[in-house]
Amino acid sequence: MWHKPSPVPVDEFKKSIPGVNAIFCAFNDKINKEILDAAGPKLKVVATISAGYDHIDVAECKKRGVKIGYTPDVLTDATAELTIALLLSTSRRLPEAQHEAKTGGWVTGASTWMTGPGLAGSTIGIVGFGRIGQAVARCIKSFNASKILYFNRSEKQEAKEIGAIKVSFDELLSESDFVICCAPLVPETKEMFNKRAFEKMKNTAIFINTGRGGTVNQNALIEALKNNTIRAAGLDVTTPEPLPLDSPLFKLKNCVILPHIGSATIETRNNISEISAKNILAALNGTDMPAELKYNCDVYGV
Ligand SMILES: O=C(O)[C@H](O)CO
Repeated sequence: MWHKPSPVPVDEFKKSIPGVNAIFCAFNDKINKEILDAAGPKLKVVATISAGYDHIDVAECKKRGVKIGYTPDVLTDATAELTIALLLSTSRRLPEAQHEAKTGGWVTGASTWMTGPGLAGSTIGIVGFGRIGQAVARCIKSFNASKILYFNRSEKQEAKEIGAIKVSFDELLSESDFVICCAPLVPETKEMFNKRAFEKMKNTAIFINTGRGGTVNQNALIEALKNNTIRAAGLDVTTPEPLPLDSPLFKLKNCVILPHIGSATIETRNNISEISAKNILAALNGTDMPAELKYNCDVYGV
């Protein structure tokens, strides 16, 4: 057991796992060859309390016959909820406004003070249209957005019922007022939000990321925010995590940063812990795991 709130240091991790049958981990624990070697041949299952699995060397697990349990579905609503919270916090500048209210900067009578763009009538682009992206789109409909665009490797049947339109990545970037990334980190999505992508966006666009920090070239984002290439960004995920306190992102007023709390509702965190425990028990007992990662899964469907 690791009892501290910070991630377990690799050396501690390696010392504590030789001979284990199962590893119960989170998205910040790297399960790579080094860790799998340290665990040894008795390891049967790795269970992560996350929908994302970019921290797990899936190919290496497959080679060793180690099963992988994860927790899609149960965290969809919580992560969609947080995405909307971050979207509104960034567009309506809530942290900035609260700071002003608490520090004597409260302005009355200036009609443009602390204004930001509204969602009603806007075009929203969602990159990564798996469960979470779709849940975000369903929430956004109630804000009367005029158009919802999505970019995903495969066409999603659910898009018809939601009223979302599949477009190319470039089209999404240039047409959207809000660009929301819900994509997992896979080779195709690595740093897809680079200098070129930010330059394609409207200079009034707001970028939100609740997928993975690695989908963004962070230096390009910092430049885009500094130079007003885009208006603002809201991030629940960064590179690295935790983001160092001296990161230029923390100095920017037009950037809202959360400490990767997408799935952090009390109910969801309880559910994902329980599912992970059940994933482990099932794998060890040779029965069907409640949520086993199939090695040939649709990487955009997280
Ligand atoms: O992958 C996940 O489960 C999410 O990033 C949690 O917030």
